[in-house]
Amino acid sequence: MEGEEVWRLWEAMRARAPLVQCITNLVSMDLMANTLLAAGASPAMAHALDEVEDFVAIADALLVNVSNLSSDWNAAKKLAAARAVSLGKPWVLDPVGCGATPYRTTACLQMLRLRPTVVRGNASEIIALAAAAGDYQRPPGAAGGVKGVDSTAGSHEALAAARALAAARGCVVAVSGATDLVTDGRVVLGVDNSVELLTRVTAAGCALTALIAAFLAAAPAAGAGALEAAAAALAVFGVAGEAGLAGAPRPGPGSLRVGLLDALQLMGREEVVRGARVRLIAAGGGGGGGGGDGRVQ
Ligand SMILES: Nc1ncnc2c1ncn2[C@@H]1O[C@H](COP(=O)(O)OP(=O)(O)OP(=O)(O)O)[C@@H](O)[C@H]1O
Ligand SMILES: Cc1ncsc1CCO
Ligand SMILES: [Mg+2]
Repeated sequence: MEGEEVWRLWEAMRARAPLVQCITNLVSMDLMANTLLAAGASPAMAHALDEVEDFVAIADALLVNVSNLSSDWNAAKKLAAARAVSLGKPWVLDPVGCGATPYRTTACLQMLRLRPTVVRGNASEIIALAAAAGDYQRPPGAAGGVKGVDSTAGSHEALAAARALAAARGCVVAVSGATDLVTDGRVVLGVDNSVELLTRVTAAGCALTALIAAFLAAAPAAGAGALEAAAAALAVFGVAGEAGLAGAPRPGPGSLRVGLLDALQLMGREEVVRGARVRLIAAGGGGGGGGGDGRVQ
C-alpha cells in the first residue's frame, strides 16, 4: 500500500468525521478520546448498560476494549456489539490482557463470538485469543505469554496465530509490535512505522485500536476494505508517533504522548506520503487462510 493511499483513506476519514462509540477501560479514555479528536473523528465514551444499544444506533463505528471486566460493563459490551452487527456497523475488539486470567480470557472469547470486524491486540494477546478460541495451537513450551496487559512476544511470533484467527472468524486481525501486522487470514501487510517508546505510554495500543474503528467507518465510501483501513490507521498512528518523537523536547514518554497528539492534528500530506511504510508480507494467493508463508524481516 502506497503512502498516497494511506493519506487518501485518512482524508476520507476526516471528511466523514465519524462518531466512534468507545467502551473502554478507565486508563485509556483520555488518550483514546484525544487521539480520535486529533485525527479527525468524534469520540464518545458511552458504556451505560441502559444506553449502549441506542448509542450504537447513532454511532458510525464501535470500539470495545475488554479491560473493564465488571459485570454490567461486560453486559453492555455484548449488547453494543450485537447491535452493531445487526445494524451492519463496524466494530473493533481490543482483547486487552487476554490470557492473563481465565475470567479475562472467557470475556474475550465471548466478545469474539459476536463477530468483530477487526481484532487488534499485542502479540501475546493475539496468540492467547487464537489459542483459547481453538483456532491455533501454541507450540509446546512456547514462551510469549501475556504479562498483565503487556506483551512478552514479538509481532512476528503472533503471525501464524493472527492468520489462523482471521481465517477462522472471518475478520481482520492486527498485531502491534516492532512491525505492526494486519491480515485477513490470507493477505498479510506489515507496517514499519513503530515507535518502541510508545510501549511506555499506557493505552497507546488502546488508542490505536480506536483509530482503526474510525478508519473503518469511512472505508466503504473510500472503496476500501477492512484490511486496507486497518493498515492505513496503523500507518497514520505510527507516522504520528515518529513525528511526535522527532519533535519532542525530550525523548521521554510524556513528551511523546503530547507529540503524538500534536502530530495527528498537524501532520500534512507530505509527511504521511513520505513516511508511511506499508509493505506486502504475504499476497495470500493459492491456499486457505492460516498458512504461515509470510515472513517478517
Ligand atoms: N517492539 C516494539 N518496537 C517498536 N514499537 C512497538 C513495539 N511494540 C509495540 N510498539 C508500538 O507501540 C504501540 C502500542 O502497541 P502495544 O503493542 O504496546 O499495544 P498494547 O500492548 O495493546 O498497549 P496498551 O495495552 O498499553 O494500550 C504501537 O503503535 C506499536 O507499533
Ligand atoms: C494499564 C492498564 N490496565 C488495565 S487496561 C490498561 C491500559 C493498557 O492496556
Ligand atoms: Mg493492549
